[in-house]
Amino acid sequence: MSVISSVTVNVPATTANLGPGFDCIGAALTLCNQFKFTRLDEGGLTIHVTGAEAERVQTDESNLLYQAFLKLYQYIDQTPPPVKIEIVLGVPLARGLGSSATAIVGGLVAANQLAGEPLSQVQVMEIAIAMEGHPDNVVPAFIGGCRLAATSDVGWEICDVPWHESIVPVVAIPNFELSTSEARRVLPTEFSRADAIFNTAHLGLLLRGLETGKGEWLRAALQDKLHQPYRKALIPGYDAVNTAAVAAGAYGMVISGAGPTLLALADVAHSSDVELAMASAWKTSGIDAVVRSLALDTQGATIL
Ligand SMILES: Nc1ncnc2c1ncn2[C@@H]1O[C@H](COP(=O)(O)OP(=O)(O)OP(=O)(O)O)[C@@H](O)[C@H]1O
Ligand SMILES: N[C@@H](CCO)C(=O)O
Repeated sequence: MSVISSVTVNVPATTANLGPGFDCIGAALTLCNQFKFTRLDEGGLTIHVTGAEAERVQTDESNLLYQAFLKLYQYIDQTPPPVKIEIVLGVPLARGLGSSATAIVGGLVAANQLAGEPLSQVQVMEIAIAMEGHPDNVVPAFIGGCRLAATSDVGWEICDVPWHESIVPVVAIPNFELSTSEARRVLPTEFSRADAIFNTAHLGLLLRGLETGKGEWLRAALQDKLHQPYRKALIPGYDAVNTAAVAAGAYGMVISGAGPTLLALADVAHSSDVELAMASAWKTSGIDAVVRSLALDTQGATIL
């Protein structure tokens, strides 16, 4: 068997939850990180990072990408080779766009390639879910598209969620971070029956709204009682940006992942107006944000 000396993996950003689908649904977006691993003859670990906020990424063994790389070698019970890692950052850190999922998926996929592909895609995905703690970012980061994940008696059932071509995801990324662990700490551990029923109904409606692009369904579906009511307070300007997005024609607005990025869904005819409205509302609240209309990424992690 020939030994691969280097591997480059692109992994897309993801938006998780989509309102009522807390911890179970997510979509890959057309924004990505690139990770290159080069096997070294000797030495330990070298990490180079380029791109916006590069200085915020750890360059020692605590780096999450490297931790994922080690995890795969641990799983197959082999000694990891010394490596040089080159990271080109396209996904902003700790903003609710799945940066940690890109690192976990990138490290696992690269290690599996360098090790000669000992594990199947399903095995690698299950390790990724276990590392992240929930499936909604790592699954679409790995296989692309919009995906719903549910446990079964034997593991995970992953289902593709059709996304109508008219629906545009507009992301408003503010200039402050919110770590997922902090945004999970504010959530209650128990919920009422009424809230559980509310989210079950709205997630069902969301799935049909995404598939059909039907405005009435999407407008009603993008509501949630499990996480957003508790997290809103961590995101200054949330209500103003929401009101502005809807007034400009968005079907609705939700927190992307754990936040602070806000995600509006709009049809193609309104997405530019929604972009402008969200940026302006945040500016009025004293926050600079990068606002962009993206598209669904259908490739997932790609080995170049
Ligand atoms: N390219 C990367 N290389 C190494 N570590 C990374 C990389 N990107 C993110 N991380 C790690 O993940 C952390 C951010 O994870 P966190 O879960 O808080 O946010 P997120 O994944 O961007 O948001 P969300 O989970 O809400 O979508 C960073 O602080 C860093 O430790
Ligand atoms: N479902 C996760 C996504 C962020 O990792 C959350 O909202 O906490």
